[in-house]
This record gives sequence, C-alpha cells and structure tokens, in this order.
Amino acid sequence: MAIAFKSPTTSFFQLKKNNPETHSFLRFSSQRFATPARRFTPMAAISTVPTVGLSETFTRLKKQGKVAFIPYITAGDPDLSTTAEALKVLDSCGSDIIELGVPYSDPLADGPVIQAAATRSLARGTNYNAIISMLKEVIPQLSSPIALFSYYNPILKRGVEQFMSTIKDVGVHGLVVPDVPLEETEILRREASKHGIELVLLTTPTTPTERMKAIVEAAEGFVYLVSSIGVTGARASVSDRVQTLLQDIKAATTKPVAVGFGISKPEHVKQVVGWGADGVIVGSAMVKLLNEAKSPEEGLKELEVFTKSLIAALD
Ligand SMILES: O=P(O)(O)OC[C@@H](O)[C@@H](O)c1c[nH]c2ccccc12
Repeated sequence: MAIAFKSPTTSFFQLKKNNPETHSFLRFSSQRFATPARRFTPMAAISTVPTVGLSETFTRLKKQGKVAFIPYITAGDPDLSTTAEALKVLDSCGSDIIELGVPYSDPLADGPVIQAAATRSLARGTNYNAIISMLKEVIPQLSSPIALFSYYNPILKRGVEQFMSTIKDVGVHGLVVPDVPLEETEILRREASKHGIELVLLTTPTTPTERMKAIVEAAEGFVYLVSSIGVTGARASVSDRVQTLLQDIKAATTKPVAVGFGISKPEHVKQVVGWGADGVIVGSAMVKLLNEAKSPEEGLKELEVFTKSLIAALD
C-alpha cells in the first residue's frame, strides 16, 4: 500500500508501507562480520592515500572536468565480509564516493530491492557494531570517502553525539539521513560538524523552491537531488524534469549536486551528466546484482564489470 509521507529535508515521497515481517528481524545478535571462510586480512598497514572529504572530492573532480560516480550498497547483504570486498572493488574501479547503507527494519524511502536487502542483512544478524568494526578495517584501504546512509532511528538509538564520534573515528566522511525534516536537522548538523562529518541533505521534485533554497544552504558535501517522487529502485528512464531541477538548484547554490533514484544504466548516467549533474548515484541496481549472483564471488566480479560500464558512461 502506498502512503504519503512527509519526507526528510524535502517534501513528499510516495512510500510503500513496509512489510511488517521485517520488524521481527530487528534482532541485534552478536554475530561478527567476518565469516571464517572469507575473513579479510588486516591491511591497515598498506593504507593508500589518505582520503579527503566529500566536498574536497567534488572540488578535485571539478578541476579535472569530471563528474562523481557514487555507488550505494547495503551493509551486510549478502554478508559483511562481502560488503568489505565490495567496497574495495567499488573503490578500485574508480568510484569517487561510496554510499554505504546501514540496514534498518523500516526503510520507508526504499523500494523492494533495498528493503529486501536490509531484511536479509538484519536476518543474518548484521548490527551496528559489526559494521563499525568492518569499516575500521576497510576504510584505511580505500581512496574514496565513505558516506554512511542511515535512517534516524539507529542514530538516535546510539545517541547523536556518540554516533558521530564513532563514525568519525573509523574514518567515515559523510552522512545521509533520509527521514529527518530540515527543521529537525539542527542537532544532527551541530554534532556532525563538531566531528567533521559532512551532512548531505536531499531535495525532491516536489520540494517548493523556497524550501529547496533552505536545504541547499544547509547541505554539506553535496546536495542530493532525488530524481523522482516515490521510493528507491531502478526505473526505465530518468525523468527529464531533472534537467530543470538541476538548473533551479544551480541557480541557488554553487555546491555540487548529485542525482540519485532510478539510475541503473549507462544511458541514464549519460543523460544525467548531459543535464549538468556533478555526481551520479546508483543504488538498487548494484544491490540487485549482488543479491542475484550465483555466489558472493560471482557478485563481486559482476559488480566490477557493471561499475566500470557506468563509470565509462561519465565521459
Ligand atoms: O536505488 P536507487 O534508485 O539507485 O537510488 C539511490 C539510492 O539507492 C541511495 O542513495 C539510497 C538508498 N536508500 C535511500 C533512501 C532515500 C534516499 C536515497 C537512498
């Protein structure tokens, strides 16, 4: 059933009521992220170039006349060891920023693909502490900054300050929280900036202009332009309204603007780049591929090929 939901920093998403079964998976077991078969080796010692934040990444790309590629995957799907490997694959293929989703039982802004990924991840026992331990080990091996994606509830559960301090300690650079209205982002913004975390804010096609201006004014790292109303998920085409929306946002700010929602093919990437986006975000298509692969290893191989095909479309 679709319900109208007063969205975060934005206006309205058309949201699907989440499957109540997902709630039963909110079990915070103590399962560790590393499965014996695929334990990844501690490699902090071979740490690559120190990563810079989201805004600095966009500044560098702009100087090079490039657009940022920003993949999204859900942590713990199919398992945290594979997530760790997937982060490395996405990084080495040339992604510029990686958005990593913290699985949540009631992911209101997500379509079926990411909802199911979160459900599977929680059912496996993925929890916040295990995600943090995984990131602590993997981030030093990455050259692209991580933007953590989380609904507000898991953040509140930890305490906003504690949450920011922990993610900062493990090297996260940015944060995307889709379900906090602009008016209520004050605490998040204060704590994020205290810890040097860039808080990305979202605007949608139904966000009134004045509100969009307030959102872009407060956004850090980049402005997330949600390309269409509704929930996340691959779509046949990207609405050409995005072109006008991009122009409107760019008239209001010099901050970089990345477009997400429904982008799943090289053609979509080309289109959005042609309309002047500074970044392109692809989520559900990545998550689907990892889930449908015959094995995690196959999934990682397919992820590499797919990511390269999308990055090639940026030029
Ligand atoms: O899955 P898509 O349609 O490619 O959209 C990007 C998206 O996955 C990622 O940014 C995201 C995942 N869940 C969200 C919820 C709200 C806004 C954004 C997101």
